[in-house]
Amino acid sequence: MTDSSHEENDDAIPRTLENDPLEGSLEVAEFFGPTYGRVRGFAELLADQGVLRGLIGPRELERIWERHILNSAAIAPFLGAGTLVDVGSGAGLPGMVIAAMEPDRRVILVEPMERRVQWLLEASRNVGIENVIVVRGRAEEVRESVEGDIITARAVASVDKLIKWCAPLLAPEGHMVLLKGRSAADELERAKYALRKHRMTGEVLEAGTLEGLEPTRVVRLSRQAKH
Ligand SMILES: C[S@@+](CC[C@H](N)C(=O)[O-])C[C@H]1O[C@@H](n2cnc3c(N)ncnc32)[C@H](O)[C@@H]1O
Repeated sequence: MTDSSHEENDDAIPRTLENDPLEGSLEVAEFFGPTYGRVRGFAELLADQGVLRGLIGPRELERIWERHILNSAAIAPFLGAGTLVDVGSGAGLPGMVIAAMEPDRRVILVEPMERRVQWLLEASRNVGIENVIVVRGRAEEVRESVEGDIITARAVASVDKLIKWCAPLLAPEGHMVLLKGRSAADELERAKYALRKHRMTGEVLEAGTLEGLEPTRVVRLSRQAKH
């Protein structure tokens, strides 16, 4: 995620996936199976618009598939059933990718910045990802109107902050799936107090996609049942 400081070089930006080594790869197509078309539609739109709209930096055009789309898709096995709320969705990661992969799931994208909200609305319309609802606001402000069985977040805040902001959005048996990379275990350790306060337990899981790509780490938090 960047600001819009790249705008003066608009003409030099390729705005396609052509420099991404995974573009056109059979492995990627097989990984997504029947949903590849929609996921690819979103990846193409992100390549076309992402830098101009300040959603990704120009260097990301060479790694949209690995760094953004597959990294988001890696959480799919840890989600379980139900409504998913992606907090701080920004470019639509991971929420829009999951919505494209799982057309029967209801996905709510929560994002406070107006121009990113506009992007999310346009992207869902243009690519035909119809199972998303976009809500403008900060996680702490939408407690009255948003509830999910699963909360996801990527590059939004530390685990302890996310617990504080998002535990009130969680259905009673719900869980959070947070994309965290290398800091996962440290952040989970630092979130001990918040976990206790909200009666949650946490674990770090490794999330892989294609053979040969480095797996990422996910912090999965579950609510303990009330006694
Ligand atoms: C670094 S971007 C990451 C966006 C996207 N998840 C990704 O991985 O590309 C962080 C996003 O979180 C949003 N954000 C910041 N504070 C938030 C809050 N309290 N509640 C919801 N979203 C928030 C920002 O507006 C921004 O779009």
